[in-house]
Amino acid sequence: MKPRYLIIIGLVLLAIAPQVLPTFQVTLLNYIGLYALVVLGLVLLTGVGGMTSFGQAAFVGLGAYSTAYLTTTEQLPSWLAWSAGSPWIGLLIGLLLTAAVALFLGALTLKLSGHYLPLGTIAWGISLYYLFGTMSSMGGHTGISGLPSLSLFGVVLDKGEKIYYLIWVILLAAVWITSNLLNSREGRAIRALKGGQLMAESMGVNTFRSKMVIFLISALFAGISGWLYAHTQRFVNPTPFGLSMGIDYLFMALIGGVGSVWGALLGAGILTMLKQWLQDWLPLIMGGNGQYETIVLGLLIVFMMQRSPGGIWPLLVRLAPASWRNQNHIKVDASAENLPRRDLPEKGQLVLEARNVTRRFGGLVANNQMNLQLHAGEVLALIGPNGAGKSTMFNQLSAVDTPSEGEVLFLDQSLKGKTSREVAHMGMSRTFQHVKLLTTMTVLENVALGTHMRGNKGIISASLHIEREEEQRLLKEAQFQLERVGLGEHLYTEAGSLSLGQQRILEIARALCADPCVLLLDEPAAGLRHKEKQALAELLQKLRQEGLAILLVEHDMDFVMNLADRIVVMEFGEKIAEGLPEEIQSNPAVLEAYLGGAE
Ligand SMILES: Nc1ncnc2c1ncn2[C@@H]1O[C@H](COP(=O)(O)OP(=O)(O)OP(=O)(O)O)[C@@H](O)[C@H]1O
Repeated sequence: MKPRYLIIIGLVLLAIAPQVLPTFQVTLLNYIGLYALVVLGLVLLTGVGGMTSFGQAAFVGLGAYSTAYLTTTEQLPSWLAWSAGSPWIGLLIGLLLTAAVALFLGALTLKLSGHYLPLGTIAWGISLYYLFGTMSSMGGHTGISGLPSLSLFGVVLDKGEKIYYLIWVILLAAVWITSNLLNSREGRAIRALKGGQLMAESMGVNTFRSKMVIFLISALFAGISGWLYAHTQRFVNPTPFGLSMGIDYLFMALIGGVGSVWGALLGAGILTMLKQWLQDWLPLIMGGNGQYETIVLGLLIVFMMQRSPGGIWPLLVRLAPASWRNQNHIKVDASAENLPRRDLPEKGQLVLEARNVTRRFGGLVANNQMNLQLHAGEVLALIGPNGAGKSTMFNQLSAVDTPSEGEVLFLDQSLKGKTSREVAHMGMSRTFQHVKLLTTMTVLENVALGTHMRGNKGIISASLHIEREEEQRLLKEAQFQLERVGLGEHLYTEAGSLSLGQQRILEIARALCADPCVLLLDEPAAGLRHKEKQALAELLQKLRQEGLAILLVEHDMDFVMNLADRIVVMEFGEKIAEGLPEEIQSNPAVLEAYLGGAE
């Protein structure tokens, strides 16, 4: 059976559920749907983006309280009088308010790293919870009652069996939107946030913007859930929007599988049902009215985190036939148009220059008055013994770091104050000494991240799946570069399962996808077998022929001597020699540095 049929069976079951299940079970399904919508946002934010939030319940509260107030107050502000307390206007205003608060809180907290971000989310979760309870116009801790039922196309959704359909249609639409988004250019940038931010920035991704986007989407999902909740219950008070509910949402995400959209539904379903069963059965078994379910649930969650930290969804996926797992592999359309290419500077033109670059780390001078020049159509190698200062120089040239003195000029522009993202946009691309890949993504997706700057379709077209034409062009470019470097057979392999040498080659394909005029390679031959090195040398020669300027830091002398046009040698942070390979090979200062004086 194909997964498509499984989805159809699931949809049919969902459609008939309210007709065949008792009201109580339908109410449970409604709660599962409402919770799953919030958890879906957490999958995006925490599972994919790597940002843990305990504060999602507060956004649910914003959505719920906005509509509760607007649909029940007798003193609507005059500019809103026309809305006559419509719940749909309540939704709109609630979402606008949620978006405004999310943007404000995001701007304040998303730059925080490590444990400061989760702590920040706890702080705002608590603040908003007490705000709801303190404002007398919001009914204080008693809350607001008497909310109207929603009506849609003349049907009043005043029963659980009726609002059920609205809740699940909205949830499934949110799942569709989220899946579309994740399988797009913007989605690749979002998926790079967890562990690959430095790499993503050097591929031209604005990582702060990507963080803001998922923070906003997750807050809006929570806000919609709050709106639905308010009109399902027709009553709101602060209790369901406190920190403890925020923690429950996180548990749902962790149980279901925080890294996958379907994990959100699974987690919300399992935790809600389990809580219900435990509440029903434990008092009968244990006697008395203690909150046994909380204790047992806590223990179960600890046990589960031990046995399956990725949640239950990945376990189910592992049980599924291999052919199902490959269903998501987007095929590359060979007829897609090629992306336009940048005009390369004329061969021989100076493209990158370090002028008297000095970099100090406290008392240590890692680069001292370094000068070097790189021209279009040239391979320049930067060599030197361990600790000579090559990587530091590489970082100054790629704008990852800023010189203490001196400056770097790229295409006649000073890189002072520029970020690695801006430099990437100007036409510089790079690889990393310690490979930086998104190991669970396919080789094709990893390399397609390099094309990020060459597309411009945004979040909305990605969410609605209407950017396919551009996406195909980007993927075609990624496939072309992969075939060019000899990895064409591995398009759909998980990047983490490639050998180290292949991973380095993958990084070169990714860098080439950015259509650079300058390529900086940090130890590209490390870990490569003899044949792979030969193939890499041939590729770099071809690129040089095309007019690219290539700077490489490399320890493999045979590789460097056979490939480089010129070589700069460093020792103790300073340039000790510069020249043609044959000059460098017989330079006494170089021999002294490498062999300690032996000749
Ligand atoms: N962020 C930093 N803070 C303090 N010292 C640093 C920093 N980065 C590099 N150094 C020091 O600067 C010197 C040059 O280091 P660098 O990594 O640039 O050398 P390298 O030539 O790339 O060495 P290798 O070939 O081993 O990678 C070393 O002494 C190193 O300890």
